Order: sequence, then structure tokens, then C-alpha cells
Amino acid sequence: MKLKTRVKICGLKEAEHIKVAAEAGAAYVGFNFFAKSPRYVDFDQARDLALETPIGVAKVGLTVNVDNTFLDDLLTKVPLDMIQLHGHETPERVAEVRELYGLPVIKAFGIATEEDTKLIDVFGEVADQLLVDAKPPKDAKMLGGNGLTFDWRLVKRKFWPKPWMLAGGLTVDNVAEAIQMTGAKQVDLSSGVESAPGVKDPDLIRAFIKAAQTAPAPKLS
Ligand SMILES: O=C(O)c1ccccc1NCC(=O)[C@H](O)[C@H](O)COP(=O)(O)O
Repeated sequence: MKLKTRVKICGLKEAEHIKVAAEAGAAYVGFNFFAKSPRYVDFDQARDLALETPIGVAKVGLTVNVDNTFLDDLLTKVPLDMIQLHGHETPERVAEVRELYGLPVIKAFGIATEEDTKLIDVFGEVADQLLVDAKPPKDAKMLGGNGLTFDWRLVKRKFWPKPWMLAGGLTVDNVAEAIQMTGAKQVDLSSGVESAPGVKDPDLIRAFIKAAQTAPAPKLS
């Protein structure tokens, strides 16, 4: 039996959209604490959203290059299940965050070349999960959430030391092909379920989760 693809909807800002995502079968919801993002939520908003999230859906806090003072404050105020590090954090920093806060850490990194895929092993030693995203262009204002895909052949047939998520420009139209090509069992997205930057669309959330969960089994030959 093929297990259903696990979907993470990132950058949620409305309780109603969390309900939609959970009812449609999302495994994770992500709250974005990067202040320059159109998906940003402050700690009070995130706390309210976290309390509205059904049990069984993991609440992920997305941060970018933050220090311990920030994480102390965040984790005191918001009941999160996992921390996503989506900046230039080193393997040592990933290990430190795990150790200090006792929560599973998802380390995200961008991939554009075969060389970049070496990060799978580097972070696979220290993170609980890996999130492979498109590498942002040099002039990009944000390290994620840019709606850009990468060459999925780069992550086909890799050995994955830890559970991983495929991200970067996924949409209802391309997620089945992405799963078939890469064998991803988990997918993450933000802009592909939005009607405008930072504005989630409930119908797109439902349609995306359905497309991901009904994607045909991977063709890895
Ligand atoms: O989404 C953001 O605004 C963002 C800003 C800064 C760092 C990371 C960010 N998002 C990270 C995510 O987990 C996204 O879901 C992932 O990059 C995929 O985004 P998209 O290509 O828009 O689906």
C-alpha cells in the first residue's frame, strides 16, 4: 500500500486556513517568523494559530538566522512542535538548537547544482529532517517562499540519511510530477497555494493536498 504523501503548508496566517489545511489532510503547518516576509506572523498571532491547530498536525516555526534570545522568547510564547531553520545556519548551530530546545529541527537549504546536494549528508548528520528548496537568486530578498523550482533530477536516487521534504515552486499542477520524479514522501509549499503573496487560498490548499496525496507512485528508473 502506498502511504499518503505528507504535506506541509507553510506561511499560514489565518485560523480558517489552518482548519482547511488540517481537514484536507496536511501533516504540518508552518508559521513564518521572518519579519520581511509577506507571510510573517508575530508571536501573539502565532500563539493563537497554534492553539487553533488540531492535535496530530505538527506546528512548525520557521526562522532565519535567529539567535538564542529570539528562540527563547519564541518558544516561551508559542507552543511549537518543530523548529525550521531556513537561513545560513551551520551544522554546529543546528546541533546547538536541537540540544538547547529539545525540539526536532528541520534544516532547509537551497539546491541548484550537484555540489549543493552535498548538504544532504552534511545536515543529515545533525538535523531531524531536511527540507530541500530551490536556491534563491543572488538578488532575492528571501531565502525561501520564492515560488521557484529547481532541477528535480538533482535529488533523484539520493541516499537520504533523514526524512526529507521537497519544496520550491510546487503547485497543484506540478506536484505529481515532482513526486514521481524524486520519490519525495513529503512536500512543502507556500506561494503555490496563494492568490497573492502572503494570501492563502483555501481552494488551492485543498486541491494541492489532494494532488499530492493521489500522485501516482514514483518512477525512479
Ligand atoms: O515563505 C517565505 O516567505 C520565506 C521567507 C524566508 C525564508 C523562508 C521562507 N519560506 C520557506 C518555506 O518553507 C517555503 O514553503 C519554501 O521555501 C517553498 O516556498 P514556495 O516556493 O513559495 O512554495
